[in-house]
Amino acid sequence: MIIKQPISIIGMPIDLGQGRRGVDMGPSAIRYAALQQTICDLGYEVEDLGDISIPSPESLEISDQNLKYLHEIARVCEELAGRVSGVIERKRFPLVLGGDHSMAIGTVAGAAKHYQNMGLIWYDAHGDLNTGDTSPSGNIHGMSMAASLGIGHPLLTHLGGFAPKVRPENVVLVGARELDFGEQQLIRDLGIKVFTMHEVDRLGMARVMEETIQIVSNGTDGVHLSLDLDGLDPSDCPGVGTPVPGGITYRESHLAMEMLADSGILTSAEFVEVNPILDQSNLTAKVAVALISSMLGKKIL
Ligand SMILES: NC(=[NH2+])NCCC[C@H](N)C(=O)O
Ligand SMILES: [Mn+2]
Ligand SMILES: [Mn+2]
Repeated sequence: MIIKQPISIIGMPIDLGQGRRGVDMGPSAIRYAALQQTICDLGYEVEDLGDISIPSPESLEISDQNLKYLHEIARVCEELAGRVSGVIERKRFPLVLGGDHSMAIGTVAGAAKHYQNMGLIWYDAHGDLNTGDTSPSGNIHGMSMAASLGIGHPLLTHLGGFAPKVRPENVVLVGARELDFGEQQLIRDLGIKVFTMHEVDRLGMARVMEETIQIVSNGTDGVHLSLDLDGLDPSDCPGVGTPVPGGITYRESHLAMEMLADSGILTSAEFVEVNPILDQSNLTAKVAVALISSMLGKKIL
């Protein structure tokens, strides 16, 4: 079974959640890698709703070094949440392109409005489980999963007027290999299921995804995929702002997306952290499009 709904693409060209310029061009790069035609060729009806408008960092001042661009990020994520929610109301599948991972606060908020018990797959080298108090950088892209769990600054946790968006038992982190001290603590305290690279190596991606699908679909009424391209190895995806060696391979990632397609559980997805300025010949955006195809049911044979 694959997703049968028509698809709505939304671009979120945000770079306020981290310190390296260029990730605001991620949505363009993914579109340039023939996203819409590729989805269309798979037999889907697809529309592109364009981009959310984001102020550039040059026009802004950082008022809190522990939560950089907090107010601006909350405002644009609120707008994204509304857009995502509107797509779901129209019985379509939201496919959001980023943009740094702070945007997930908006995407998850918009989707969670429709699902009381939403499952969440966080495919990432990082946990994004920091708060303003634990973050080593003050970058909000490292706080978006925590915010979705209701942990952190109220402007982020209560985006859309409710919190939390997801419960710890319905969340799985896949591909982790760089977790800050505070994040490790939080994972233990909340009992969040994490398949680090150790488990990916030891169990294999097939087993990791079988268990992931089981956990996020158990008792839930929707499942969101938040895929940070830095979850993949930097040799496959060099165009990311916070690369970490020893990542998930291109092949393993296709398998993961194919298994998600077969499961039919996904109700929304986002592909984030594509930074064309750091990329080689748009490789990372092309990988994003290839993975989106597999997620939407593309098969080799
Ligand atoms: N979405 C990401 N790429 N996050 C990277 C976060 C890096 C680090 N843990 C931080 O909080 O700053
Ligand atoms: Mn990451
Ligand atoms: Mn991330």
